[in-house]
Amino acid sequence: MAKQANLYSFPDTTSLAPALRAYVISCQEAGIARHGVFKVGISGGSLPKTLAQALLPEPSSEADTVKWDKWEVFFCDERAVPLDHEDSNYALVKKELFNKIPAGSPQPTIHPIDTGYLDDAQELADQYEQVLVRSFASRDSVKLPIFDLLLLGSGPDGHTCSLFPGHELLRETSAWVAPIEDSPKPPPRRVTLTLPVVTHAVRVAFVATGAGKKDIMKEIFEGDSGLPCTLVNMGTGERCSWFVDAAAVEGVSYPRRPFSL
Ligand SMILES: O=C1O[C@H](COP(=O)(O)O)[C@@H](O)[C@H](O)[C@H]1O
Repeated sequence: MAKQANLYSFPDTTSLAPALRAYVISCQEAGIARHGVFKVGISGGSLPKTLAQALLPEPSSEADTVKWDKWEVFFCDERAVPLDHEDSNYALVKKELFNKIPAGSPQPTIHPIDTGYLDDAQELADQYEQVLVRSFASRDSVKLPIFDLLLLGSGPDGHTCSLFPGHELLRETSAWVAPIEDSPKPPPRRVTLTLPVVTHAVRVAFVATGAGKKDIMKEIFEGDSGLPCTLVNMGTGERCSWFVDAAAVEGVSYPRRPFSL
């Protein structure tokens, strides 16, 4: 039987953060061993705050070090807004995480969208796909980019990236980055990594915290819901790990794993 997604549950975000850090660092080391850099996709929403809690503390050892200068950061999805707009995922991740890396420390390479194309979501998506093409080699030589890690969130409706339940984008098989003009969650115009790209990553980690996620977590883990998060679970199996707090999975009957690398 195919191996299933790992569900790691912690009493709260304070205890979740060190495990998430250890996991991200192990993906970082695997990426550096594979190709000299760590290619990671980051989401918006509630994730960046928890990520900052995990990654910003001083390292306790060499093996515990976040090697920011090896990080090539992409966005799992982005809203078609200027980079300093309150809806921008770039602005959010910058405010919560990157601005807090001490000045003088090694800094990551960050790949935001090209805001010259905000009026045309298709063009915005095509331009961002070209950013991936340049980083992951040409589309002719690689069918799909292989991220070392994608860090995802789950909306209370089961969406992830800007892949929404029942949306036609879930059937996209060819594009790496796709436009969406009718996102049910504002703002409506966005770009997103497509499902084949998400499920092709070496590792995928969801972070979901708080009681507001409880109902959708039941649907994602207990049924054959067809929700975007469930499709990622099915497409990645044991390459997928969920880092959740107890409130988010209260009453969810799915085996928890003790966290280990
Ligand atoms: O709109 C978005 O929502 C999801 C989930 O956000 P959360 O606040 O419920 O964790 C997020 O992962 C995505 O990047 C964002 O654009």
